[in-house]
Amino acid sequence: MTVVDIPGSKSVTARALFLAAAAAGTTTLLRPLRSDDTEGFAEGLGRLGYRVDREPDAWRVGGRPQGPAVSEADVYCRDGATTARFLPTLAAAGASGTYRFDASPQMRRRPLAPLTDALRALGVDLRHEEAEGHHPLRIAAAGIKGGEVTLDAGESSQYLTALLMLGPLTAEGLRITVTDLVSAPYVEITLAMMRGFGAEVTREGDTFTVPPGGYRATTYAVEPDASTASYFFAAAALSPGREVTVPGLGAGALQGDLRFVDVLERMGAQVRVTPDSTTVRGTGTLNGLTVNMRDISDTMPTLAAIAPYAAGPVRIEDVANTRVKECDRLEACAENLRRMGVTVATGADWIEIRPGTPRPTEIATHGDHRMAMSFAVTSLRTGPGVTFDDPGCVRKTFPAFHEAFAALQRAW
Ligand SMILES: O=C(O)C1=C[C@@H](OP(=O)(O)O)[C@@H](O)[C@H](O)C1
Ligand SMILES: C=C(OP(=O)(O)O)C(=O)O
Repeated sequence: MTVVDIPGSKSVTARALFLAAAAAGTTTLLRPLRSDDTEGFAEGLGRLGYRVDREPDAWRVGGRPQGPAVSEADVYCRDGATTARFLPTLAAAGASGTYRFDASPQMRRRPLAPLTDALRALGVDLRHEEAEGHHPLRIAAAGIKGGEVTLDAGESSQYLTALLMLGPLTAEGLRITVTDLVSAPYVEITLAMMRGFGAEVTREGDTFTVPPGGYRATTYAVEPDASTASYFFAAAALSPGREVTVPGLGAGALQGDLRFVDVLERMGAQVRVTPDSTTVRGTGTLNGLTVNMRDISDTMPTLAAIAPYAAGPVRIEDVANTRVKECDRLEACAENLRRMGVTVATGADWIEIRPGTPRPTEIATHGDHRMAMSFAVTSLRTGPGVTFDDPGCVRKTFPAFHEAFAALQRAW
């Protein structure tokens, strides 16, 4: 049995930082993710005047229910969409102040119009400085009364998460009606964590009601990142007789991406989920399948990268929004698989990969951590020669990924 320690969840760390900053009192985050995305989030909070003390395994956040401690700030959100979408929302709830947000070229290309339109509909003075619906943007905060808002979260659930977390910070609360929603399990993470910080949300069909009342500081243990774990689970599924156990991710895990192991099980891997761990064992059988990954699309590249080794075609459906992530992931997966000599077809929201024998190549990461981590898994079976044009892009969520993946291979 090979035990792999996976760093903390990006999604949980980002939400915990938001909720802690908005709460009354000081929150301690245990085992937060230390990576470019979450350090960028913490740094952004610092710019807004929140106190964040970072020790390796515990971050302490001084909450400010009244909002940012400074009246002006320039915040750089790097590549992180959680930072770029959640932090302006937090700042907008402040009592008064002018805040400017910008992001990397990659994040500037990614959309946020449904969220900024909703904030404007709630009365927030928000201006996009260059392209409408994209960073950079400027917010003049003056508190938010609250009320009803309609949201299309068919492109990103992060818009809904941002508004849900905003709800308790408004004077009268929010009623959010959602017309479409992708990545739904991420909203469950949000609701569970809001409860952990003392706020309640009720849901009736497509309408979420969030009363005012703020948040309470707490001590919050961050679970390991399930999307990161997918590379190690996929590695086991690809390797007959090999096994990977991830402690800290079990039956009660918050993250929907842990459901990736169900896909591996359908393909023929052995999966064991206990209350506090998950184990995947390669059996030598890897069947093709058709799978809808709308709920867990961060693991689409992981599946695409092992798909050529399946006995039949692998068709992944309903993943249109992977085209607006760090790169156009449907095309980037297809491009890299084709470079390896694999036959692939894509449509607006699907990809189909034929069985093949990938040959080593240089992977075009497009600055996307998931391209690098996914095709590292393919390299287990190609033989030496898989390289990456930008291996360091893994810093977004797992700076030590390459070392950890090499350690797994040595342990086997
Ligand atoms: O809320 C979150 O923490 C996330 C939601 C998902 O995004 P979308 O809702 O944009 O698909 C996911 O892909 C991203 O990595 C993290
Ligand atoms: C899409 C991702 O990140 P984000 O949207 O949080 O930038 C990801 O980590 O795969």
